[in-house]
Amino acid sequence: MMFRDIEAVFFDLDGTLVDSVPDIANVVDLLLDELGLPRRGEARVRTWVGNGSDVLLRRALTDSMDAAADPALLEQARPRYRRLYAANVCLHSRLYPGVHEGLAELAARGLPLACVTNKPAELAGPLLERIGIGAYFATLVGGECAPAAKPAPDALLLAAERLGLDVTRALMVGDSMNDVGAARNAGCPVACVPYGYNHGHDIRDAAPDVVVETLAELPALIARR
Ligand SMILES: O=C(O)COP(=O)(O)O
Ligand SMILES: [Mg+2]
Repeated sequence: MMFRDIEAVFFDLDGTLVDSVPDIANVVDLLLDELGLPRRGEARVRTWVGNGSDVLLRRALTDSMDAAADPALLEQARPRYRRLYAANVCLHSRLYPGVHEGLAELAARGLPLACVTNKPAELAGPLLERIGIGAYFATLVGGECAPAAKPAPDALLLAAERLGLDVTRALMVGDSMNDVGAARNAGCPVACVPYGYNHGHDIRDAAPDVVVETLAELPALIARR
């Protein structure tokens, strides 16, 4: 398979570029310690990441995927989580294999790259910088930059607007059904990696256009203009 007429590539962050769950789980447990609640551990947190930090907090506070959290507790937890995460943003996070190679080759071809994540921009920006890939991205659309989080198309539309291109000419690259949904809702083609956080499901079930083992495989699938 080959993607044609691609003018930009949009990357999800958590689970696609960076294995950030070790830091997220650490910060969630530090927060729960502060609140006097039981720690949840990395394995559970891994299944809860992907819908933005408010949804993650609701899941962590309730130890459940879907239960409603006490709104007052959520309000109290939000700024504490942000503060703890900002102070511990890149202690254990790692780039996945092939990320540097894939980004470098696409950038060398002159394709503008955007990071489109449900993670708040105030956390995503420092993480990209500290882990050494911030300079690849022409723009970062974080979880609160657009009216609705992925799988809504809003964040992809905003990235396209910032780059001055038609969103259907962007290739979305992600790890979860939220990325596939956002791409479909925006009318973009979508490539996925199988190693990230998809709430315990195989990403092939979400029917992306292609699944690549690492991002190093991606440039060969994008036709040169
Ligand atoms: O912070 C999250 O919930 C997930 O972020 P992502 O969109 O980069 O996977
Ligand atoms: Mg992700």
